[in-house]
Amino acid sequence: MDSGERPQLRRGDTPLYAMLLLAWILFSVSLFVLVLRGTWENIRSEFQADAEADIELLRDRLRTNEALLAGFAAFLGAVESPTDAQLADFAERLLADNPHIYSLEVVDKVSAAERSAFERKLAARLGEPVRIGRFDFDDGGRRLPVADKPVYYPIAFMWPDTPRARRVLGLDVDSVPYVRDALQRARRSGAAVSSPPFALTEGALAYVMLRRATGSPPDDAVRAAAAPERLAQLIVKAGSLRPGRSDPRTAHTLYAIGEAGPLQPPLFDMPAVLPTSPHERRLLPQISMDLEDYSASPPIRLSVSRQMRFVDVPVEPLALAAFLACGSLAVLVWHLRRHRAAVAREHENHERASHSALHDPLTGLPNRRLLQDRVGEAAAHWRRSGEGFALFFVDLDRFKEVNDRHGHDAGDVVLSTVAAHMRGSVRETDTVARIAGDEFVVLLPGVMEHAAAVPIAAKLLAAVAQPVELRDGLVLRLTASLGVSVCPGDGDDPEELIRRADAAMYDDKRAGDTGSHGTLLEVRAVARAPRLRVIRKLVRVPGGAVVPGGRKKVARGRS
Ligand SMILES: Nc1nc2c(ncn2[C@@H]2O[C@H](COP(=O)(O)OP(=O)(O)OP(=O)(O)O)[C@@H](O)[C@H]2O)c(=O)[nH]1
Repeated sequence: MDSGERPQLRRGDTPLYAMLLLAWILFSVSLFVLVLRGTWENIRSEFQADAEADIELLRDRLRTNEALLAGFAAFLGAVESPTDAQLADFAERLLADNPHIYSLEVVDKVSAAERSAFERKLAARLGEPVRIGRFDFDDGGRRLPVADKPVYYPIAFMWPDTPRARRVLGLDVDSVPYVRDALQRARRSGAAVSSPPFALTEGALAYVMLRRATGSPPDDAVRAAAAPERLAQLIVKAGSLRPGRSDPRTAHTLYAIGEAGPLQPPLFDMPAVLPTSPHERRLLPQISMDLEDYSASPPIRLSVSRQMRFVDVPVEPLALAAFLACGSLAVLVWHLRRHRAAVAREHENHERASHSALHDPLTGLPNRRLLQDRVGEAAAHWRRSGEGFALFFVDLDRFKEVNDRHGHDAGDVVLSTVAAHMRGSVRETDTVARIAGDEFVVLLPGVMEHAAAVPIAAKLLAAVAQPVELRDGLVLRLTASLGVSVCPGDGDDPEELIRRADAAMYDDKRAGDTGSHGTLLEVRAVARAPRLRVIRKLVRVPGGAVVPGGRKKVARGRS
């Protein structure tokens, strides 16, 4: 790999990078979750504390109402037949201090036998005829006669004493559907009992609180029917329970939990004062909580909810989390780049080491080891496919003289130049190897006959004979000795084939030494036109046979 090349993502790295990316995503998500959860917990605990304070306040108010009712019942029980004036005085004081109480009433048990006397007494007080009756709730509260019963529970006293309020005097509480159950429970229990909420004639919501003023009725049914009973009754405005000062972001709904459960109209329903946008409702969560209290009358359920708003989102901690996430990503990327560069360097060193183990450092050509591999592969290919190959063993003639005359450096230049010329004279797919000092072997796949090898040998010799320019315009021309072996003609063992080509080359060299060729040509190439000299070259093959080669044209300068 080129050292300037950008390191590439390797397949083996992918799981590591995927794991690191996953780890980073987990880290970042956990960071954001941590920040959001912390904020959420803060808001939630603040919200819960507010809601608990609200229900505590409600409990206090309910207890206050119970205490007022208990005081009223105690007054009724303590004062034997209080006069209307005494009752009015007590009631007026109580209402003056507690404006959330709509009215204060006394309910008496009246048997069928006592009914006329009760109605007469009431008529005398009001100055008009009065009958124990009930309201027609389907017709605007018109007064209707009540069916004959053994016992009635009419309202005997009511305060404030307004003309509208007087209409309820003589109303049989036991005939009012939403109070009947509370009346009966109050008679039995002796504790404060509340009715479900109902709408007052003015429209406001209220509920009734009842408490027995007399002792508990005897168990015996006959004696119980005869025993006198009186109940204190308060009508409480439901709106009085609304928390006066509450978080404007929070919605409150209060239900009275009756015997039949909380499915009653809410005592109040206070939406949040601060509005929220549709986006906030869609994107952000809502906290809600139901708090129940059974300790007072009526038992209540307070439902509180708060829609989170964009202003609740913790900008600073989130920005810090984003900074940490981005910072960790930057560190990760930096570290990965360094890792990739180190891996690339290691890969490059490895490539370089394996290249130099198999290549000649001077010429860059494959060395003997790589040649042996390639010849082995070519032999295997021949066995598989039947396609043979030729080996050309080339040894420069009298190369030692180059070193001796011009120095070792010049010898190196000659070797690398001749190597380049030979390399350029054959195909890319052919192998040109330097196996020793001035010995080269060329492997040509597909050449299976000596006759076919001859023109190639001529081409190689021509390449060797190309002028090599040294310093100061000194030009050398070299000849070489060449031997050929072919597979399968000369066998298919790589070592044997190389050895045979070597032997053929040696024969050629010896023939050259007898003087027929192999001259080191040295010229000065100063302003001289080259002239062609034709060298007839014979190619030696194993066994000493001589095959006529092509005519090799060698450019030669004039001396
Ligand atoms: N400059 C240089 N010379 C080398 C290198 N390797 C081997 N030689 C020299 O090449 C010469 C080869 O000498 P010989 O094997 O006698 O070959 P020759 O002089 O061509 O003789 P013949 O082959 O018989 O023609 C020796 O002098 C080696 O020192 C090298 O890498 N660089």
